[in-house]
Amino acid sequence: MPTPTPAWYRGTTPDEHRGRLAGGSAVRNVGPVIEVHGLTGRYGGVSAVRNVSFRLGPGGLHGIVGPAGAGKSTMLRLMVGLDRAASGRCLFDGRSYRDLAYPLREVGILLAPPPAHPGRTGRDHLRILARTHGIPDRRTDEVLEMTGLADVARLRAGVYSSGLRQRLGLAGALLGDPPALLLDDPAAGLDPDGVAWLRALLRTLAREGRAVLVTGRLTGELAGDIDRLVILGRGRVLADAPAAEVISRNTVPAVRVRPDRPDDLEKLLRGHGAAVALRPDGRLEITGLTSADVAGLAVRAGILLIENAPVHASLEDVYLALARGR
Ligand SMILES: Nc1ncnc2c1ncn2[C@@H]1O[C@H](COP(=O)(O)OP(=O)(O)OP(=O)(O)O)[C@@H](O)[C@H]1O
Repeated sequence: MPTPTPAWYRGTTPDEHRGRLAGGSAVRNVGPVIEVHGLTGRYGGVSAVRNVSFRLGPGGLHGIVGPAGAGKSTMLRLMVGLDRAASGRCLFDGRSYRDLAYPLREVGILLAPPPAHPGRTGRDHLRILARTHGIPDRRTDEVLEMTGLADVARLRAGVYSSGLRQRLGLAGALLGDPPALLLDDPAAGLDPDGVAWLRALLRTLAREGRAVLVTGRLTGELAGDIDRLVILGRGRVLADAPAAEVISRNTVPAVRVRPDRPDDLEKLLRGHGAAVALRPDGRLEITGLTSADVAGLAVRAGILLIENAPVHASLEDVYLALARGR
């Protein structure tokens, strides 16, 4: 049976679409607009996700971050209907996941733990998945290459390490060459080389114009590349904006210095209205004065500054602070 062309291919045949995605330069934002409207998900009587709304895309690298138990995984499961929403909905270019005729070709998903029959080889697992969507075997070989699994493709998935299982899950998400990807903690189980590889892959996929939504640790390392960031805390949206904006809006500017006489500098700066914290390593962390103010006061008092640098909050600092209600 011929495979229909999803609306997102925007007037191209699947092969043309693939060629354009692979070429990278000509196409921007082929991914769908992802709209989440008032999603609520409950386990028993407890709401894991409460009335969450946001809009992403089209295309780009997006992150959902938050402390453990914030509702990130539940959010992704609700978005694709794997958990039943108590209310609300998620639309991919206006359609819910269950209404997609060929979901593998439209929204690739990775939700932990990646499922694979332990007695099947990685290659067979992907081939069986591919056949449900009329995807040719050569695409299976391509994604095995892309995910670094070509050498272990003929081993049973049951003997795969956690990192290999994670790569197999990613290969499954990529199989249909979808313009949207929802990846729950894709770095889980990967070693540092694997994480570096994954970061490069995600950047490439987003640069090709796909909508890539990731949750978990990796988003912290990727903060600079992320277009839009949704921060969840206890199932609610605490922030939803471009990553750089979320960080700058929720960070009090601070300066960190290492003086030769910390006690004297601390006293001096407090006298000028700054809030000063003396760290165990002898550095002072200062808010209320700029780096130049601190340098000027130190010079006039004959105090040597061995270091003087603005402090940049990490994404993790920001969402933990937001979740604590600061
Ligand atoms: N199957 C389940 N049954 C009951 N409660 C659940 C279930 N799955 C998740 N929860 C609860 O729902 C809340 C949100 O969990 P979820 O796994 O979505 O958070 P998360 O942000 O993905 O956390 P983590 O970063 O630890 O993976 C938590 O309080 C969790 O205990």
